[in-house]
Amino acid sequence: MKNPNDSFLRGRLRSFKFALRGMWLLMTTEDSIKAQLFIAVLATILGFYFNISNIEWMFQFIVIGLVLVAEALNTAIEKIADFVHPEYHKKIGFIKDIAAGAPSFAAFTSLIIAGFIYIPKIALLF
Ligand SMILES: Nc1ncnc2c1ncn2[C@@H]1O[C@H](COP(=O)(O)OP(=O)(O)OP(=O)(O)O)[C@@H](O)[C@H]1O
Repeated sequence: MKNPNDSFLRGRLRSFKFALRGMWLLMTTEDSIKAQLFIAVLATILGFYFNISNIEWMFQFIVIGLVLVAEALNTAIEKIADFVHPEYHKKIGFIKDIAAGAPSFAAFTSLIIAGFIYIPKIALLF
């Protein structure tokens, strides 16, 4: 909630504090985010193991960010849906299904990027 007595800088700092709290809540309470963070750590270890290039690191971090952002927004939509209509409703089901499509698009994209980065490197091992 905006405090009308806040200066511009104070208002921005307050928003930043809430945003950090949101990241902390997502990382500590949401299993889907925890799972994606675990995969991100594995991908980072893989990146060091295969000594991937700067460009490959950039793509890897972009898709990690994309998946986390999509997962966070999907979680927020699920929470709103559960809050406004906790009981079963066809439309809530539809809204949740299409919201879940967002992290799925991001996950497919990340799999394609992972394929481009790692398949040639893994193929060299055989
Ligand atoms: N209130 C509801 N009305 C109708 N269908 C629902 C409702 N709640 C959930 N669903 C259906 O169940 C699916 C899973 O919903 P849920 O909220 O459990 O999400 P989830 O993907 O299991 O999320 P998470 O594991 O992050 O909690 C939805 O995509 C939707 O199809």
